[in-house]
Amino acid sequence: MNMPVTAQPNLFRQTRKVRFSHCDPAGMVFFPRYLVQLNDLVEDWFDEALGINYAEFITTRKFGLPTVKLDCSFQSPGVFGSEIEWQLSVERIGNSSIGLMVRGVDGDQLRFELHSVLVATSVHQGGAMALPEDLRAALLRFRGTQAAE
Ligand SMILES: CC(C)(COP(=O)(O)OP(=O)(O)OC[C@H]1O[C@@H](n2cnc3c(N)ncnc32)[C@H](O)[C@@H]1OP(=O)(O)O)[C@@H](O)C(=O)NCCC(=O)NCCSC(=O)c1cc(O)c2ccccc2c1O
Repeated sequence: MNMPVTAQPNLFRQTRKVRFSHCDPAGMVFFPRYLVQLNDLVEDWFDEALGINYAEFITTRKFGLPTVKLDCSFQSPGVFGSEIEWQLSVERIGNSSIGLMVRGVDGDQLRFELHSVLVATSVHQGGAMALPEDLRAALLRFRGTQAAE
Protein backbone atom coordinates (compact mmCIF):
# COMPACT_ATOMS: atom_id res chain seq x y z
CA MET A 1 0.00 0.00 0.00
CA ASN A 2 1.38 3.44 -0.87
CA MET A 3 1.73 5.87 2.02
CA PRO A 4 0.72 9.49 1.31
CA VAL A 5 3.80 11.69 0.81
CA THR A 6 2.91 13.80 3.89
CA ALA A 7 3.12 10.72 6.16
CA GLN A 8 6.54 9.56 4.99
CA PRO A 9 9.36 10.11 7.48
CA ASN A 10 12.08 9.20 4.99
CA LEU A 11 11.76 12.29 2.79
CA PHE A 12 13.93 15.39 2.98
CA ARG A 13 11.70 18.28 1.89
CA GLN A 14 12.49 21.81 0.93
CA THR A 15 10.15 24.39 -0.56
CA ARG A 16 11.70 26.75 -3.07
CA LYS A 17 10.27 29.71 -4.92
CA VAL A 18 10.65 29.81 -8.69
CA ARG A 19 12.67 32.98 -9.27
CA PHE A 20 12.89 35.22 -12.34
CA SER A 21 16.53 34.11 -12.69
CA HIS A 22 15.41 30.46 -13.01
CA CYS A 23 13.13 31.11 -15.96
CA ASP A 24 13.23 31.44 -19.73
CA PRO A 25 11.48 34.39 -21.45
CA ALA A 26 8.19 32.45 -21.34
CA GLY A 27 8.35 32.39 -17.52
CA MET A 28 9.06 28.66 -17.27
CA VAL A 29 11.99 27.10 -15.44
CA PHE A 30 14.94 26.49 -17.77
CA PHE A 31 15.87 22.87 -17.01
CA PRO A 32 19.60 23.33 -16.12
CA ARG A 33 18.46 25.58 -13.28
CA TYR A 34 16.76 22.54 -11.74
CA LEU A 35 20.06 20.66 -11.87
CA VAL A 36 21.96 23.43 -10.07
CA GLN A 37 19.22 23.42 -7.43
CA LEU A 38 19.50 19.63 -7.19
CA ASN A 39 23.10 20.02 -6.09
CA ASP A 40 22.08 22.75 -3.61
CA LEU A 41 19.44 20.39 -2.24
CA VAL A 42 22.01 17.64 -1.68
CA GLU A 43 24.27 20.11 0.16
CA ASP A 44 21.38 21.22 2.41
CA TRP A 45 20.33 17.61 2.99
CA PHE A 46 23.84 16.77 4.25
CA ASP A 47 23.95 19.83 6.53
CA GLU A 48 20.38 19.88 7.82
CA ALA A 49 19.24 16.25 7.82
CA LEU A 50 22.20 13.89 7.61
CA GLY A 51 24.15 15.89 10.19
CA ILE A 52 27.28 15.91 8.04
CA ASN A 53 28.72 19.28 7.11
CA TYR A 54 28.95 19.10 3.32
CA ALA A 55 31.72 21.68 2.96
CA GLU A 56 33.86 19.85 5.54
CA PHE A 57 33.08 16.54 3.86
CA ILE A 58 34.64 17.88 0.67
CA THR A 59 37.32 20.27 1.91
CA THR A 60 38.49 18.71 5.20
CA ARG A 61 37.65 15.03 4.81
CA LYS A 62 38.67 15.18 1.13
CA PHE A 63 35.79 13.24 -0.35
CA GLY A 64 34.44 14.01 -3.78
CA LEU A 65 30.80 13.31 -4.58
CA PRO A 66 30.42 13.44 -8.36
CA THR A 67 27.25 12.51 -10.17
CA VAL A 68 27.76 9.48 -12.43
CA LYS A 69 24.17 9.06 -13.57
CA LEU A 70 21.22 11.39 -13.98
CA ASP A 71 17.78 10.54 -15.33
CA CYS A 72 15.25 13.39 -15.51
CA SER A 73 11.57 13.52 -16.41
CA PHE A 74 9.75 16.84 -16.62
CA GLN A 75 6.01 16.37 -16.28
CA SER A 76 4.77 19.99 -16.16
CA PRO A 77 6.42 23.43 -16.40
CA GLY A 78 7.64 25.21 -13.28
CA VAL A 79 6.10 28.69 -13.28
CA PHE A 80 7.71 32.02 -12.26
CA GLY A 81 6.48 33.04 -8.78
CA SER A 82 5.21 29.59 -7.81
CA GLU A 83 6.63 27.35 -5.10
CA ILE A 84 7.96 23.86 -5.62
CA GLU A 85 8.39 21.35 -2.83
CA TRP A 86 11.53 19.29 -3.42
CA GLN A 87 11.27 15.79 -1.94
CA LEU A 88 14.41 13.70 -1.70
CA SER A 89 14.71 10.02 -0.76
CA VAL A 90 17.41 7.39 -1.04
CA GLU A 91 16.74 4.63 -3.55
CA ARG A 92 19.92 2.64 -3.17
CA ILE A 93 23.00 2.54 -0.94
CA GLY A 94 25.96 0.83 -2.55
CA ASN A 95 29.51 0.30 -1.42
CA SER A 96 30.53 3.74 -2.66
CA SER A 97 27.41 4.96 -4.48
CA ILE A 98 24.15 6.58 -3.41
CA GLY A 99 21.04 6.40 -5.57
CA LEU A 100 18.67 9.31 -5.05
CA MET A 101 15.17 10.09 -6.18
CA VAL A 102 14.00 13.68 -6.13
CA ARG A 103 10.53 14.88 -6.98
CA GLY A 104 9.35 18.46 -7.46
CA VAL A 105 5.72 19.00 -6.52
CA ASP A 106 3.53 22.10 -6.74
CA GLY A 107 0.25 21.34 -4.96
CA ASP A 108 -1.09 18.21 -6.60
CA GLN A 109 1.05 18.69 -9.71
CA LEU A 110 4.28 16.81 -10.30
CA ARG A 111 6.80 19.13 -12.00
CA PHE A 112 9.74 16.73 -12.31
CA GLU A 113 11.21 13.45 -11.15
CA LEU A 114 14.98 13.02 -11.03
CA HIS A 115 16.99 9.88 -10.35
CA SER A 116 20.69 10.34 -9.75
CA VAL A 117 23.66 8.28 -8.64
CA LEU A 118 26.44 9.97 -6.65
CA VAL A 119 29.73 8.24 -5.92
CA ALA A 120 32.02 8.94 -2.99
CA THR A 121 35.52 9.42 -4.34
CA SER A 122 38.91 10.31 -3.00
CA VAL A 123 39.82 13.86 -3.95
CA HIS A 124 43.47 12.75 -3.87
CA GLN A 125 43.28 9.48 -5.80
CA GLY A 126 40.19 10.19 -7.89
CA GLY A 127 38.63 6.70 -7.70
CA ALA A 128 35.58 5.46 -5.80
CA MET A 129 35.87 5.14 -2.00
CA ALA A 130 33.66 3.15 0.37
CA LEU A 131 31.00 5.36 1.94
CA PRO A 132 32.20 6.39 5.41
CA GLU A 133 30.25 4.78 8.27
CA ASP A 134 28.69 8.03 9.58
CA LEU A 135 27.30 8.79 6.13
CA ARG A 136 26.08 5.23 5.58
CA ALA A 137 24.23 5.23 8.94
CA ALA A 138 22.64 8.61 8.22
CA LEU A 139 21.55 7.53 4.73
CA LEU A 140 19.55 4.62 6.14
CA ARG A 141 17.04 7.09 7.62
CA PHE A 142 16.12 8.28 4.13
CA ARG A 143 15.94 4.97 2.36
CA GLY A 144 12.50 4.12 1.07
CA THR A 145 10.17 4.42 -1.82
CA GLN A 146 8.05 7.46 -2.41
CA ALA A 147 4.38 7.09 -3.21
CA ALA A 148 3.89 6.03 -6.80
CA GLU A 149 1.76 8.35 -8.93
C1 LIG B 1 33.26 8.43 -9.97
C2 LIG B 1 34.26 7.55 -10.72
C3 LIG B 1 35.70 7.90 -10.31
C4 LIG B 1 33.98 6.09 -10.31
O1 LIG B 1 34.82 5.25 -11.05
P1 LIG B 1 35.51 3.97 -10.36
O2 LIG B 1 36.08 3.16 -11.46
O3 LIG B 1 36.43 4.37 -9.26
O4 LIG B 1 34.29 3.23 -9.64
P2 LIG B 1 33.21 2.19 -10.21
O5 LIG B 1 33.02 2.33 -11.66
O6 LIG B 1 33.56 0.87 -9.65
O7 LIG B 1 31.84 2.71 -9.54
C5 LIG B 1 31.71 2.84 -8.15
C6 LIG B 1 30.23 2.68 -7.81
O8 LIG B 1 29.46 3.60 -8.59
C7 LIG B 1 28.53 2.88 -9.43
N1 LIG B 1 28.46 3.54 -10.73
C8 LIG B 1 29.49 3.99 -11.46
N2 LIG B 1 29.05 4.53 -12.61
C9 LIG B 1 27.70 4.42 -12.60
C10 LIG B 1 26.66 4.79 -13.50
N3 LIG B 1 26.93 5.41 -14.65
N4 LIG B 1 25.40 4.50 -13.16
C11 LIG B 1 25.10 3.90 -11.99
N5 LIG B 1 26.04 3.53 -11.07
C12 LIG B 1 27.31 3.79 -11.39
C13 LIG B 1 29.10 1.48 -9.55
O9 LIG B 1 28.08 0.55 -9.85
C14 LIG B 1 29.69 1.28 -8.15
O10 LIG B 1 28.58 0.99 -7.29
P3 LIG B 1 28.70 0.40 -5.78
O11 LIG B 1 27.44 -0.39 -5.59
O12 LIG B 1 29.93 -0.44 -5.71
O13 LIG B 1 28.71 1.57 -4.87
C15 LIG B 1 34.11 7.67 -12.26
O14 LIG B 1 32.90 7.04 -12.64
C16 LIG B 1 34.12 9.11 -12.74
O15 LIG B 1 35.09 9.82 -12.55
N6 LIG B 1 33.04 9.55 -13.37
C17 LIG B 1 32.90 10.90 -13.86
C18 LIG B 1 32.08 11.74 -12.89
C19 LIG B 1 31.79 13.10 -13.49
O16 LIG B 1 32.64 13.70 -14.11
N7 LIG B 1 30.58 13.58 -13.32
C20 LIG B 1 30.20 14.81 -13.96
C21 LIG B 1 29.85 15.91 -12.99
S1 LIG B 1 31.03 16.19 -11.72
C22 LIG B 1 30.01 16.44 -10.35
O17 LIG B 1 28.85 16.34 -10.48
C23 LIG B 1 30.53 16.78 -9.01
C24 LIG B 1 29.63 17.16 -8.02
C25 LIG B 1 30.04 17.44 -6.74
O18 LIG B 1 29.16 17.86 -5.82
C26 LIG B 1 31.40 17.32 -6.39
C27 LIG B 1 31.83 17.56 -5.10
C28 LIG B 1 33.15 17.41 -4.80
C29 LIG B 1 34.06 17.03 -5.75
C30 LIG B 1 33.65 16.79 -7.04
C31 LIG B 1 32.31 16.94 -7.37
C32 LIG B 1 31.84 16.69 -8.67
O19 LIG B 1 32.75 16.34 -9.62
